[in-house]
Amino acid sequence: MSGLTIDHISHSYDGGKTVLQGVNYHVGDGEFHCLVGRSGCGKTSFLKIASGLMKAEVGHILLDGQQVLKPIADAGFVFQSPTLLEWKTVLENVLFPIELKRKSTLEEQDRAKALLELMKIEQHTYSFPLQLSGGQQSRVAIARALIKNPQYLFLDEPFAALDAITREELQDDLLALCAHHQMTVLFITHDIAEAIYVADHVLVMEEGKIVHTETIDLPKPRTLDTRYSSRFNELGFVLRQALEGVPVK
Ligand SMILES: Nc1ncnc2c1ncn2[C@@H]1O[C@H](COP(=O)(O)OP(=O)(O)OP(=O)(O)O)[C@@H](O)[C@H]1O
Repeated sequence: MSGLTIDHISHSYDGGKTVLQGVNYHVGDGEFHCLVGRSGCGKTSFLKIASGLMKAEVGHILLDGQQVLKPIADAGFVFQSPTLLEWKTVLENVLFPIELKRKSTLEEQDRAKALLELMKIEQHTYSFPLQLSGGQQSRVAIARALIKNPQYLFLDEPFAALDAITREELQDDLLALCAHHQMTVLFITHDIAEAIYVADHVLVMEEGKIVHTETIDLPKPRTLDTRYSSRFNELGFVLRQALEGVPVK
């Protein structure tokens, strides 16, 4: 089967409490999936295991039917903290995943500049991270995650520290990029509205189990009207109930 398959995953850290319990899930090629859940329910553990960054105690991850035994090579990662290197320029930060192994080519440097343009941060190409706002740093972190043109993108609360308007702008720009690159995305957030706005599918996790999945049938591209539509509110209500453990009809 193509795509990413999470097959009967269970996990505990150092023999402690079970943080993931028999999780099965499938992320199809080119789809955008969002994982929501309360703090500590196991979201980051799920993402680390699904991406091959961490090995599960029980179960397997399959990529196009092949077992994943190490971090997925064809993947980009974005975490809550942009973790840029302060002593490198924005351009050098974006090229860093390549420069770790070898010198970047002129073509790759042009690609980095094009990504900075797509992320609307090209005016800061030669700035240093500390000269940027939090939102601008997040834009650079996304460009860096995409420099190797990955098929998979894993994001763990990438916009959690940003104000509401900046966050919404970044959601739009991320969606445009994902559509442009046909990426398969797993995105973690605490924010139900964010999940509904960006995702094709939302999964709700509670105490290490997926307790609800919802297909987001909102038209694309998503716009400001989407955020104020009645369907958006209905989906928000359903997911809120699922998060609170109320049986969803
Ligand atoms: N490296 C670790 N060693 C031991 N326990 C851990 C480790 N990482 C996470 N845990 C525990 O596993 C559980 C799930 O943590 P995880 O970070 O996956 O949750 P989360 O839903 O992403 O939380 P948050 O929303 O607060 O980031 C928590 O009880 C946490 O304390």
